[in-house]
Formats: sequence, C-alpha cells, structure tokens
Amino acid sequence: MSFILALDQGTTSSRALVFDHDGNVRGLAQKEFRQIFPEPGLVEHDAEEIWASQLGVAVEAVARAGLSAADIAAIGITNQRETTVVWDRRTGKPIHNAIVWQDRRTAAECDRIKGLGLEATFRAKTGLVLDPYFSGTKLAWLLDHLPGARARAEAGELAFGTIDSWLVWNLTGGERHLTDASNASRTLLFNIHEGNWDQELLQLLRIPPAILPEVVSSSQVYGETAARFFAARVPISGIAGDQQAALFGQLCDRPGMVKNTYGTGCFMLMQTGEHPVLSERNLLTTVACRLGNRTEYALEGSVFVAGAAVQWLRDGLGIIRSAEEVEALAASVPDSGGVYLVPAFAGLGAPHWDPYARGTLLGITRGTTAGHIARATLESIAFQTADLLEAMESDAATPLAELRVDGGATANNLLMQFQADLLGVPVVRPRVRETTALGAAYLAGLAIGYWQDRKELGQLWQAEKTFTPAADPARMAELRHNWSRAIERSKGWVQP
Ligand SMILES: Nc1ncnc2c1ncn2[C@@H]1O[C@H](COP(=O)(O)OP(=O)(O)O)[C@@H](O)[C@H]1O
Ligand SMILES: O=P(O)(O)OC[C@H](O)CO
Repeated sequence: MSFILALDQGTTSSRALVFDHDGNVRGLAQKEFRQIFPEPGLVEHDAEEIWASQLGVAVEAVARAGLSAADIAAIGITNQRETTVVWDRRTGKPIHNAIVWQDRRTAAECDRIKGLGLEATFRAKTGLVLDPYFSGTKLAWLLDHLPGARARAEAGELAFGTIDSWLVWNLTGGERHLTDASNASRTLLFNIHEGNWDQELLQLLRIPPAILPEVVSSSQVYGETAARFFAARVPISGIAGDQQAALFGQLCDRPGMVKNTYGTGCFMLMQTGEHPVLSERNLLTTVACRLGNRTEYALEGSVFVAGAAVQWLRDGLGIIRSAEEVEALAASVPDSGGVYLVPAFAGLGAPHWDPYARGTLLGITRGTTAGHIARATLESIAFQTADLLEAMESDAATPLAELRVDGGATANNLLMQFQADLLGVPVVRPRVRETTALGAAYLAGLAIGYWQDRKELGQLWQAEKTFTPAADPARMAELRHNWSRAIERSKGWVQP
C-alpha cells in the first residue's frame, strides 16, 4: 500500500500530512516559524527557516504515520501565495527575507503605477488589482533596494519564486526552478488568458525575465527529491497555491461551487470553469488550476485578517490563552453588545482594497467586556465573508446553494452558525478539514495514476456537519448595516 505526502506551507506554520487512498490523514506534523515585523506594516519570513521547518515536518509526518519514504508514492505542494523569495542560483541562499503577502511596503509604488493610468492594463491581463498584496511590486522592491540585485538578476544569477518554487528548488537540490499556473497567477506578472509571463507587465515593473521560474501545470511529475532528504527519491507531482488547492480538495469542480477557507485570512473562491470571469465588484480573477492544457479559473475574494484576529486576542490582548478558548468567551455573552471590530490590521483586501485602512474597535461602552470583544472578533470574520459572497453572487449572477468551508477557524461552531445565519445559506463543513493539503495530495496523486480522475475523488468528499440558517433575517440585515458603517470608519486611516 502506498500513500501521498502533502506539504502545506502556510503563513504561520509548515505542515505535512500523509494521506491514504481514501483521503484519510494517516500522519501529520506541524511547526510554527517566526513572523518578522521589522516596522509597522512590514511582514517578513526567513525563507531558510521555512525550508528547514517544511523538510522537518515532512520527515516527521512520514515517521508518525509509521511509514518510510519508500511508502510515499508522490509529494504534492501547496503554499501561502504571493510571498516573494529571491535567491542566488549558485549558492541557493536567499538575498533577503521573504516579503510576505501581508506586507504593505509597496503601497506607494502601487499608487504611483495607478497614477500612470495603468491599473486597467494590469487588471485586464492578470485579473488582479494593483495592491501591495501581490508579488510583482515586492519583487521590484527587492531589485530596487538591494545593492547590485538588478544587475545580478539581469545576468541570470538570481532566481525569484513564490514559496512553491522555493520548496521545489530545495527539494530537488537546485535542479528545478518552476511554479505552477495557480501560483503564477498571483504575481501581477502573469497573463491569465495567454497562460504565460507577460512581456509588457515585466517591462512596466522592470522585472528581468531571466529571474523568473518556468510556469508548469498543477499536476505532473516535475522531478524527484534529492537523494539526501529521504531514504528514497520521491516524485513531486502536484503544486497549487493554498486557496486553489482547497478549492480542489473541496471538490468544487462545477462552475458556481464555492469554498471559503478560514485560516490566517479568509479566502473565498468560486469555480468558474474554463472561462475567466472578470469581476465588477473588485474581486480577483485567478487560475484555479492547470491540468494538462486545460486551465480552470476562479473568482476570489481575499480577506487579509480572519483567524489572525483571534491570534491577536491571544497574543496582543491576552484575553484568551489559545485560539479554541475564543468560542467559550464569545458564548459568555448573548451578542456583541453593539461592539464591532474591523480587523484591518494589514489594510483591507476584497472588496475594499484599501492598504491604508487599519484596525478599528467601535461601539465600546462602560459595559463592554472581553466576551463582547471576543464575539465581535468572530463576527468580523463572518461579516467579511458575507461582503465577499455578496460581491461574488453579483458577479456570477447566481445565488449560492451552499458554502463549503475549511481551515483552522471552522472548528468554531459559534462562528459557523453565525456565518450561516448571516448568509442565509447552509454552511457545510467536510469530514476532512485539511482540504488545502488534501487538494495538493489529489493533484499529486492524479499525476501518477494513484487516483484515476476527479469522479473518483468526488466519492471521497463527505460532509461532517451542516450549519443551517436559523436567525431572523431582519436582525442580520441590521447587523450588516452597522458593519458597513464600521468598515467606512476604518478606511484611509494611515496617511500615505
Ligand atoms: N477554535 C477557533 N476559533 C477561531 N479561530 C481559530 C480556532 N482555532 C484556530 N483558529 C484560527 O485559525 C487560524 C489557523 O488556521 P489554519 O488553517 O491553520 O491557518 P493558516 O493556514 O493560515 O496558518 C489561526 O489564525 C487561529 O487563530
Ligand atoms: O497561509 P494561509 O492559509 O494563511 O494562506 C495565505 C494565502 O495564500 C495568501 O494569499
């Protein structure tokens, strides 16, 4: 019997999971790594720490499953997207910390490009908006600010990659420099209609083509792990950005199917099939996956801070000791008592796109307790999701039948019930909540014939719990109205 190993390199931790043929988790290991905040608004990771932690948990997960590398048929990779690494091709050493997707340092540069009237060009070609979130301006920043970097990039000495590229480079011992189309579609440099790096955009951002990885499909054998890492060389055969992998793992394979992942941020993706739908409501159009020559697209709403707000309650305010505790604290009050938290800690993503917004806590009275703040925090996650869904339904011109959910914060039943109440549609939590890793495993397994097709995978998906809307719609509409007012107050707080 053989198994698939999924590497899930997330924003706050590296995880590895071993899956069996029925899609069950047989072994899991996880390691948090350092979040580096050099200044307000800046977020970095040590790329070498990411690699070391990812390799460490991979070895550990296989051991915990009671297996050896010879039992692993293939490896699938999924990753925090947009986070930008540049390394020296000769030494394999990064030239700077990775600039994380949440980092806002290129806000002024995005404004400058917008001022040149170029936003429509970027939007039409990449499906993205000009926001510091995406890799392109982060890469340009590195080339502009590190002495000699641009000349070295032009001479072909440096390599750029999102985290998938960085992991594949390391796993293959520096043999392969590539990225899959779903990750490429998050860079602001990739033409999602033509399926390749866009020369005009590269020129506009002054990115030398020699620094870029090859763009490949999301499911094919890319290479094997170098001999020194595992007892056997294992094929690497699946790659997707974590949100696209979750869409795949949730089996949202028919146009109109939607999943929302509640992790550090919240990412809602709607499968739109082979046709990219361009949003009129400030959502993103992104590559869901590339399978052979077939590219599937998704509409995406990205919320930067969701579960991270719960982490802030734990680490910043110290009113809970663990993320799980938030549920009991929030349940200690019947409602938020009129308190609204807008967790715009890293600006606002979709559909507002305001890098200058900051966190805002409104409606506090002398009677406000930690319970109210905890509840307002959970509700903020659901409100942000409701804003995304409203935009998505409008773009797709179709109402949603159900919302499939996954990610760490979906363990929270109070949050899930409030979400169903607010949306007025059933919220469905699957049996396997590690759908991001599962999606990467599926992509890797399909490439080597471990699973035959998506029909076979469809039989593995099972709901664990469905949250049915139970609240008074008028009351929910009132809460959403207040939420919109709170959002407006958070906007434009930081002076450019
Ligand atoms: N019971 C819970 N209630 C609310 N949030 C939770 C709960 N458990 C975990 N979280 C949040 O979920 C996030 C972790 O989820 P995960 O899917 O592992 O995220 P990521 O992949 O972004 O690192 C953290 O931000 C944490 O605060
Ligand atoms: O690492 P996660 O799960 O927070 O996901 C981060 C996203 O990929 C950012 O776009």
